[in-house]
Amino acid sequence: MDSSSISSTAASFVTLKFRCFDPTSAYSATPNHRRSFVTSSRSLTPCATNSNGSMATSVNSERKIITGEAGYVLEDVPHFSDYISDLPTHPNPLQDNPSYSVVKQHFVDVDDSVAQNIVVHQDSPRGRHFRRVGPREKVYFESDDVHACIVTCGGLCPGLNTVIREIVCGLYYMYGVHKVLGIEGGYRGFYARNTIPLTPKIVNGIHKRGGTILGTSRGGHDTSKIVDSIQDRGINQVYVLGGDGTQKGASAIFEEIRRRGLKVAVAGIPKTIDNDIPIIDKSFGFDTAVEEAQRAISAAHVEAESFENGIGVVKLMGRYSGFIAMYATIASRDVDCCLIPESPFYLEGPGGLFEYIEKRLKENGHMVIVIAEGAGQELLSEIMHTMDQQDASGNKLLQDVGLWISQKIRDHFGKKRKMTINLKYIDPTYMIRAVPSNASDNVYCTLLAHSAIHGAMAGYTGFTVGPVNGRHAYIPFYRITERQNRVVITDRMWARLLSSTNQPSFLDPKKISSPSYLLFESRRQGGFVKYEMKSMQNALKQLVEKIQECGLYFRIIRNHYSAFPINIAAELTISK
Ligand SMILES: Nc1ncnc2c1ncn2[C@@H]1O[C@H](COP(=O)(O)OP(=O)(O)OP(=O)(O)O)[C@@H](O)[C@H]1O
Ligand SMILES: O=P(O)(O)OC[C@H]1O[C@](O)(CO)[C@@H](O)[C@@H]1O
Ligand SMILES: [Mg+2]
Repeated sequence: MDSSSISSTAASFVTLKFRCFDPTSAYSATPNHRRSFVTSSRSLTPCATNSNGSMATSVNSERKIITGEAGYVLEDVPHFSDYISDLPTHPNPLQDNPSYSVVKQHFVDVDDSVAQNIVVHQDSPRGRHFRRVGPREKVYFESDDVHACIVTCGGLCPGLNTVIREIVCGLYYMYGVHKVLGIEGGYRGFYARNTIPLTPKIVNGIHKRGGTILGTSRGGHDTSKIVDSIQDRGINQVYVLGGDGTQKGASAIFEEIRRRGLKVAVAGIPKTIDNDIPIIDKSFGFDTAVEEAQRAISAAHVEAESFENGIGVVKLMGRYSGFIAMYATIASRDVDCCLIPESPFYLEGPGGLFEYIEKRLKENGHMVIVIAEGAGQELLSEIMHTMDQQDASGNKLLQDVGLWISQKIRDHFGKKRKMTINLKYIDPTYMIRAVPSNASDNVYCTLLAHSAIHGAMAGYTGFTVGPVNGRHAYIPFYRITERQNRVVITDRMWARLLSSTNQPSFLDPKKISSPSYLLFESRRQGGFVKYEMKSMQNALKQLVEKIQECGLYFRIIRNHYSAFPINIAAELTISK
């Protein structure tokens, strides 16, 4: 259940204020769409809305929502023209670029958008869309005036250097931009470190290396110092590579830039091997990480099958999202059990992990367990009574679940069951994210970089780029930062994994006996949308909070969730 989508939808339909929008071309509102724009404390140039008047448009100070017929919703990204009036535009130099002269349609249609939901029923509303990426006919910068910078923040990820390379080369070769600065050491580099001039020559072979040539860091995000530095250096395009924390930081930078009325584009490129960024199909480096994880799993398998009752335990990254573990397991087929943060498990008793291990060892003589670093943390903290520790960005520091579970297994079989086991624990976590990106990630990184460049040149700002159902789109920051992408254990992919490993579901037998979902509907434009609620109690609590916060109308139409407490059910009905 995407509870956050509900809150944002609610927040989007608050105040109504319109003005005409024509950022990149001689474009005018079509009869089917009415444009609505960011309202800010700055004065807006008033102009006419379309005469048709058949569509409703809603907007609040944060979001640009455009609605059309049959429930069409475009969640647009900010543009310079939202807060700076009378900016000159220039013809896009790409049209004179010999390499791109083969392209039949030089520029993407400004009305093109990418649908978030592509599986639809015959009569379902057209739903949410994002602006399609690509070069626009008019640009808001002359090549010589562009002064771009690139910064990388958060943990490492395969492909960072490729994106850096492609931003530098893309700006240079597509738009004739020669001034690109690398900011060293993450956000704090804006005000505390040196910068590196980046040219195609300097970045030429960097995609063959892991890591980031710019260095990275956690913490140190000081919005006003960063924007001061951007202003002082005369930077007018900021490319920010990083995960959810970084995108939040980029959003704060954008807001401050807009508040100061600066013509500076802020473009985010999502980075995380955890694949925990929502909306986009997957993040760059994820494929490479999954591929690299195969090597560790294979080693664990070789070790395990060579010894009596051999057990290979492999820990993979994934703080809150177990995608690497899940995909690596499905790809490998050597894994007997995969444990991820989204799927709680227990050790002792019927249906528990120890019982399953014993069964597998009896059947097969060996087994491989893959565990994501964020799995079972609730078990560890209960036992270890650990203090909450955080990294410099405020992310919770996790206990080493791989070591913990290995010890637990040794103790159980050695001391309690008096069984000889040979357990080998492999922790390849940093090896997996420090490698250079593979071929497919390299191509993906190139597309991301180019999409970001086209957007910034066209005057868009405050956006993240990424593929949505295979087509790249400009996504507003708030969509990327409001929730994390997590494995849905009631989806078919997790079922595929369970059927490949044959591991138990670790669900409490009492809860398995009845279906665990709640079906309800929310009133949105163009009709009712059904959401299937399949997650557990804390997700429901959050949902209730969001609903109350937004004052949305909700009606439960069916409650199949046996463990669903009555008082929450009551709150849900009250909230209308
Ligand atoms: N809410 C926030 N507002 C502003 N800046 C933030 C916020 N959260 C994180 N940042 C900044 O973003 C940078 C990176 O954040 P973080 O360390 O959480 O990594 P991340 O981008 O989420 O990547 P990873 O996938 O490695 O976790 C840090 O410099 C941090 O200070
Ligand atoms: O040890 P570091 O550099 O803080 O990074 C570890 C974290 O980074 C991530 O790889 C995300 O980038 C997480 O999976 C992991 O918990
Ligand atoms: Mg993060």
